[in-house]
Amino acid sequence: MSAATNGHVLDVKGLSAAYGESKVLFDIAVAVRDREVVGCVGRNGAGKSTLLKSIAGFLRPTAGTVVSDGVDLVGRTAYAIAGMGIKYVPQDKKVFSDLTVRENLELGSYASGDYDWDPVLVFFPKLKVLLDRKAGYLSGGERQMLMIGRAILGKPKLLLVDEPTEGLAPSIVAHLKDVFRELSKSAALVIVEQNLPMICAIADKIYALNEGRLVAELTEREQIRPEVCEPYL
Ligand SMILES: Nc1ncnc2c1ncn2[C@@H]1O[C@H](COP(=O)(O)OP(=O)(O)OP(=O)(O)O)[C@@H](O)[C@H]1O
Repeated sequence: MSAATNGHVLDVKGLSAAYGESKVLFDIAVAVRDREVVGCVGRNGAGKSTLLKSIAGFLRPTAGTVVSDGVDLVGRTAYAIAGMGIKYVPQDKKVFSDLTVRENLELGSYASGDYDWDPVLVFFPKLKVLLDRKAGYLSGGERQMLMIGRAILGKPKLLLVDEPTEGLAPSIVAHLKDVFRELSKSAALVIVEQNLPMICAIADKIYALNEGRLVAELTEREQIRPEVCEPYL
């Protein structure tokens, strides 16, 4: 392990971000180790999605560094960052409705070059049955499977997932929880999540944001509990 990486697949320091004149994130520090599951919680508008967008290259930070394996990602395109194995699953579950599930999945692999169908179809056997269906016909749960499947097809080292369980049935939430646990054997995950029982069951660490600032970092097992996180929502 080199001194430059510090064992961190992601090391965010002094990160600030804004939409035009409107400042949204202030001096954020986040560290994620290889194969660690990191939760991010906070009220609506706290800046959680903005944090993921700033890491993934969809919004250029106004200050700070976002280092992955010794490389600063600030200023790199979202496409280049995806190509480095950092995959972002946005909250909006947007798919290409007129393309098939297979075509949607293949689009996710373009930035990576190298891809592996096996984990996708093992984690989401339902997608196998749906491969030739147009993505516009999928249910909310199936869309989320497609979004995550698309991200893991390219064998990521870090997955950034924004509110994956929002609006989904409990059985699908339970399935996603198992998938994230299994995925963490080969990749690190940062998951923005309001479902506290779900995120506390799988996270090694939880960050809480409030009004664009980091207000808590929970690292001990006994702290990573819904009742401890609840005040941050
Ligand atoms: N594209 C945008 N342009 C301007 N302001 C934005 C934009 N996106 C988000 N914001 C504002 O930035 C702040 C943080 O939003 P963000 O979506 O990051 O919060 P969040 O914690 O993810 O909230 P939620 O849980 O509601 O998704 C909010 O005040 C929001 O209104």
